[in-house]
Amino acid sequence: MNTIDVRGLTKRYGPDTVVDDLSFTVEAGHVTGFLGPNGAGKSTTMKMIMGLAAPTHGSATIGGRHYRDLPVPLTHVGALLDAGAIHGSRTAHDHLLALAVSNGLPTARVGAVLERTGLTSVARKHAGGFSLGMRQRLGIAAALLGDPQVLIFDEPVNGLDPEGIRWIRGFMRSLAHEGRAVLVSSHLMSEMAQTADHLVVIGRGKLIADTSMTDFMAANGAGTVLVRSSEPGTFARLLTAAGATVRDGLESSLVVSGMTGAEIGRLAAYHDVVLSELAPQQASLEDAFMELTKDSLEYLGATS
Ligand SMILES: Nc1ncnc2c1ncn2[C@@H]1O[C@H](COP(=O)(O)OP(=O)(O)OP(=O)(O)O)[C@@H](O)[C@H]1O
Repeated sequence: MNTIDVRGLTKRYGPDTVVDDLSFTVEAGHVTGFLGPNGAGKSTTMKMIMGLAAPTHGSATIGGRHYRDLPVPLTHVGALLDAGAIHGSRTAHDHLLALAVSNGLPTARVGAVLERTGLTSVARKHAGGFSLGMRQRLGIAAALLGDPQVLIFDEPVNGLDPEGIRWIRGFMRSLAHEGRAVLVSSHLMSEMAQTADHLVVIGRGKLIADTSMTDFMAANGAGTVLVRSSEPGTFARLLTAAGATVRDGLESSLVVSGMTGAEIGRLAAYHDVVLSELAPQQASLEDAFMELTKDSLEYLGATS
């Protein structure tokens, strides 16, 4: 039951429908990447899950219950929605202690989450002096205070340095390994490729894809092969006759799909065609994501 269930979720601001009949499930034990271009409606969806915005229609529940019906919400769901929302004048320890006390959580959790997020040595320092990476850790520590089974992170790696990004990625994975349901948003596919095992992609508030990462990779990483030969015209005809699909690439290269590199090499050898390049291309996931969301981007471009 440690899931997030979003059903027919819709949010209108005046005439604008920013979340449009969205349905998806975030399963326990997985990192679900919530992807979409800027303005797609990710933050609004997360706010509705966390009871911070009221849906116009539909519902978002955590373990089958609305946020407002959870007796001690932080013990069910933790969220990092805005890392800036910290009193700079408080120490990291006091910030967490205040949260624990006001939410009726055991104060012993403060030390535990400081330890877990690697902040123990700076626990007595003022959070106002923290780097962005440390503020993110503190926000994550706060989300973990109630030891919840469901976690929500809105763009947690935005602005972080490579070390900070690596730490967050590993941390998300470890939370999922413990059986928690983890929903993490991003507008960059490359960030998700190494973190998420499930993807929910939205554009203009609408669901575009809801798929496992493995299936997404298989569908979009299926390689084409770049071929360069001194006789591109002749070889293109031979490839087409052999069942491949061929299009012209840059600088008289051929971009071949439907045949593996090995098959293309054998065909060339059989016909005595000399190849100067034979390079399988791995379509990048970023390209696949751009392709998937290009309609919503074009729409945004046309109206802005
Ligand atoms: N309180 C509000 N009133 C009016 N419009 C809003 C409000 N909050 C969000 N919006 C609009 O809803 C749309 C979706 O915004 P949202 O922040 O949910 O998108 P997002 O996918 O999280 O984008 P980003 O990656 O830029 O954070 C945007 O067009 C935004 O301007």
